[in-house]
Amino acid sequence: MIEVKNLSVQYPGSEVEALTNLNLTLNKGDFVCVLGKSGAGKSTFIRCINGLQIPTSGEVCLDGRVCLDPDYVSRAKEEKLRKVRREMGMIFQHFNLVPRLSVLQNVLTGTFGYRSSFKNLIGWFSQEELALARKIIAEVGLSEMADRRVENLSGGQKQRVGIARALVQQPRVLLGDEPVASLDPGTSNRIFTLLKEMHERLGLLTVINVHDVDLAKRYATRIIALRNGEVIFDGLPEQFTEETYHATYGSKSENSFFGAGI
Ligand SMILES: Nc1ncnc2c1ncn2[C@@H]1O[C@H](COP(=O)(O)OP(=O)(O)OP(=O)(O)O)[C@@H](O)[C@H]1O
Repeated sequence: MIEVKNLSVQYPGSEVEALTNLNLTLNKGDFVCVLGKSGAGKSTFIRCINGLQIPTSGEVCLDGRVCLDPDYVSRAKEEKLRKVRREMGMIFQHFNLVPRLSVLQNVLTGTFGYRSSFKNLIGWFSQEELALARKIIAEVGLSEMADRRVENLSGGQKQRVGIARALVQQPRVLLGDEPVASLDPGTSNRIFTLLKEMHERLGLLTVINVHDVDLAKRYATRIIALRNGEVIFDGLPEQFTEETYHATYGSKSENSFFGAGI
């Protein structure tokens, strides 16, 4: 579904590469957690998948149809990039919601990629769009709160709005850049349970950056670990051992999940 070929990124002014020669195939049905120390390249990797970051060399191909490579932006019209992005729902650490708008209004912004700029400007939505948004709000457990302003919600509820906004796009790929980093452990688990449920129900490819190895081992079907911009592990959660942890983070794990059979 997504082919990452010889992908490298070097930011302007930086002497080292943020990503070095990544080669990966990401398949429909994979629930991938990307692990790595701060600065390992996790966000850069996610941003390359949805075209927010254009590689210095190499490419990211979606179904072999569209390949994001260093020349893509100059070759493609902005419209083409919009088409790629709307197949990819994205959720963020800090939710990226509009605080004074309601849950429903925030979720509806997820449909913007499909609509004319004029309709977006005047904020007109069809009955179908409203019905879809309300259905997804119910699926993430917020039907009672659809008309409440987002600024009055808890962090976990805000992330549910973020997930609903991504899903209303009807994406094939769901991307998450540290989506639970601002949430407590119980809420993080509930958000991952919801993500996994949606992933399975909708038959998505899901790729999520996470700092919490325990969550990755519990929920991922595949773990990719980056170190200094290179893939140092790509395998099943149970294959991510204490040694791999050490190679990824450069220190011993203080947690007990390796012995707990998770
Ligand atoms: N816009 C930028 N300009 C210059 N360098 C950048 C930029 N964004 C990231 N970097 C550098 O690229 C490398 C990878 O950063 P990236 O944000 O992808 O890592 P990360 O694993 O997501 O880190 P974190 O867990 O802290 O979010 C780091 O060395 C970082 O300093």
